[in-house]
Amino acid sequence: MLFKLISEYKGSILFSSFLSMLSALSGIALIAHINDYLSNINNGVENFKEGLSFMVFGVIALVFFGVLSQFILTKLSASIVERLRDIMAKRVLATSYSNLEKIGGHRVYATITGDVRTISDSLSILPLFAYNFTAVALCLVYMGYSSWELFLVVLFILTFAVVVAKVILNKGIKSFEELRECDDELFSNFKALVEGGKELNINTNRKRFFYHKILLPIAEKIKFADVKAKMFFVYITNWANATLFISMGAVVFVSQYFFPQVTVEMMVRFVLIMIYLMGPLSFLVDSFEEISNGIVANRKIASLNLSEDMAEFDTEKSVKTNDNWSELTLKNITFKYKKGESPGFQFEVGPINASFKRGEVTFITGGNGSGKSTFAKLLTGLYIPDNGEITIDDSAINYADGGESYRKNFSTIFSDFYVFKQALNRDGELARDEEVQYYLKRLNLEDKVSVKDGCLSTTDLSHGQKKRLALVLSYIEDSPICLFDEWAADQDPYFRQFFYQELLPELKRKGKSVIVISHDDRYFSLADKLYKFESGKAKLINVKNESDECFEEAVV
Ligand SMILES: Nc1ncnc2c1ncn2[C@@H]1O[C@H](COP(=O)(O)OP(=O)(O)OP(=O)(O)O)[C@@H](O)[C@H]1O
Repeated sequence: MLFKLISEYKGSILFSSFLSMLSALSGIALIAHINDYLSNINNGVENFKEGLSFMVFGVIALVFFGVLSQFILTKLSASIVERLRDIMAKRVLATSYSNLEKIGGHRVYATITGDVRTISDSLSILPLFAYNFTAVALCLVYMGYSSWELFLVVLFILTFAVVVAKVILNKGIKSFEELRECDDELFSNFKALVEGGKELNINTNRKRFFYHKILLPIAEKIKFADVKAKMFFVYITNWANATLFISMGAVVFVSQYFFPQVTVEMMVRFVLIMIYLMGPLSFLVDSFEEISNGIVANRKIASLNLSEDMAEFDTEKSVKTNDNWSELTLKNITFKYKKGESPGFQFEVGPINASFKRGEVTFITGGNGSGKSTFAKLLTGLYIPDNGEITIDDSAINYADGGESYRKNFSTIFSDFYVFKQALNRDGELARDEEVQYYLKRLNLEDKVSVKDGCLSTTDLSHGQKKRLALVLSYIEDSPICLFDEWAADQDPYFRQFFYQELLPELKRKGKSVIVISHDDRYFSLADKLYKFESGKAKLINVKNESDECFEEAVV
């Protein structure tokens, strides 16, 4: 992905490389000029005024072309980083929920924060890298032009040096890959550190265990992996230094033996060029670490297999909901969790046959782990069924758009819900403040949360209040189908009653299809339909009998 992105800017890269070349040429011309001037002094011929003005123009050209080319490349690398962030955000947004779940939140988070930053760091050295690379290449050309004999000596040593450096570099990249894997492990434990903050604070033994037996070992592992990876780059830097001195030595000592015709002046010229080369070459070699990190980060992003289908972001137009429907039907739907990282039993749902009508309230119940939430994810299009068909009035869902137009018909509050601060209406625009205010008041949140230009002042509330806030947003979304997964489970008696006896009938009157996952058997009689889940299979229950039975059980 990164290389494709860089290739999109090849025009600017070529132009700035050309400017870098002019700057490097100025540097070489200055060296040649100094060299010639010294020879002239030696021969008793000197032209001070001309020599000085050449120096002044040479330095101005060196700085001017250098700054210009690096300015273009700096702007370019910032644009590439911006595009990379944009692409990453789109790719995560375009990836299906089931794939994101498989990849794991901590991995996605580590990538969009860590890997994108690493790539951005490697790209930030691109301008100087291009500049120094051009300088080295031109110096080599100049060497070849000056004396092919000495150039052959240098080329032989450089070729050998590059082969050795490549072997070390490959080992370094491999070590960085191992280090990056350790980072994922660390991120996953940091997630536990933050999310399990309460449990760790209360239980001192767990806190100490977590620190000593989990965090410290992984930190230690990372330390060793880090040193191992970085040492390869230390070897390369030292090898590059040694190579330069070996080349200088070879130019002075070896060439005298093999090429006695080469003059001392030419040798001095080569030594001068190589001293000039020290700066650019050290920069290139020092950049290898940064570039290798970038390569590893780029490979890591590729390995996540995030969606590449970003066409939907080409338009800002909102997706319309379908209001002209009467029945949603599931026919022989089956779904099995795929083997993830944790081996063992893979839970299976189905085959399920069910239907949901407009203006109907359907309850879904069943024991813990019986498959209710899995079914809810299948019904809402978050999971794609392995077999069977979901139809709306006889037309089957088309998953060609990833199920987006189907999912848009739902407004959901899952048990692990998230509340965004922006209240969006059914057209995907910020809602009117009066409307939000009305529902905040109805759900007794008006003292806690205010709204301005469709944005909520806070979402830092108690769990039950946050669920009520999620309900406010759901009201405003005004979708044709509402799915609430155990919404009332942690509400006080007043709001529990409000939910079942006020909200559900109201949504029903509005013609919504309401699907409620619930264990509140005393309210089952309010349902038009009740499905009971057991080991992934759904059974349609006679509402009256079931609620009577449950109520009796509750009374006993
Ligand atoms: N992401 C997942 N990957 C693999 N298996 C899963 C995953 N999520 C749930 N399961 C398995 O699916 C089964 C059903 O889980 P599900 O969440 O659908 O149950 P549920 O009926 O909603 O339970 P509860 O009433 O406790 O919320 C569980 O036994 C669980 O092991």
